[in-house]
Amino acid sequence: MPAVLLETNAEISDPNLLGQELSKAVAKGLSKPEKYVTVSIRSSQTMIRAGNPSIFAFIEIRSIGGFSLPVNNTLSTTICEILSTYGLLKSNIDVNFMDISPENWGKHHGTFG
Ligand SMILES: O=C(O)c1cc2cc(O)c(O)cc2[nH]1
Repeated sequence: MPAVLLETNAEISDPNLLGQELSKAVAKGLSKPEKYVTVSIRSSQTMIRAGNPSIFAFIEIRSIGGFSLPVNNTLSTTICEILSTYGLLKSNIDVNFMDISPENWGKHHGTFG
């Protein structure tokens, strides 16, 4: 399932709501069913950026395919928009897109490869 891993030193007022918003946005952005999307949020973490503990968020999206320049641009913009409603500055958010090969995604039956 596409996985969304969010780390931030911000305090998130309603992490479950944020998780649901991210889940929908990533499912739509990747054109994959939301039932395959997992979101993990780590807020109030110790994070240092440019040598300072300024408020920041780092998001990693892992998926078996589905990425492209237009998809990533839209996802990045949408995610920054969502996080800005939780008080994060859009300029203080980084998003990484990790295209995982099927053989590198394990499951009880082995891998998706
Ligand atoms: O990235 C995907 O499309 C993907 C990953 C993944 C993992 C999983 O456990 C599933 O059941 C489906 C699936 N799709």
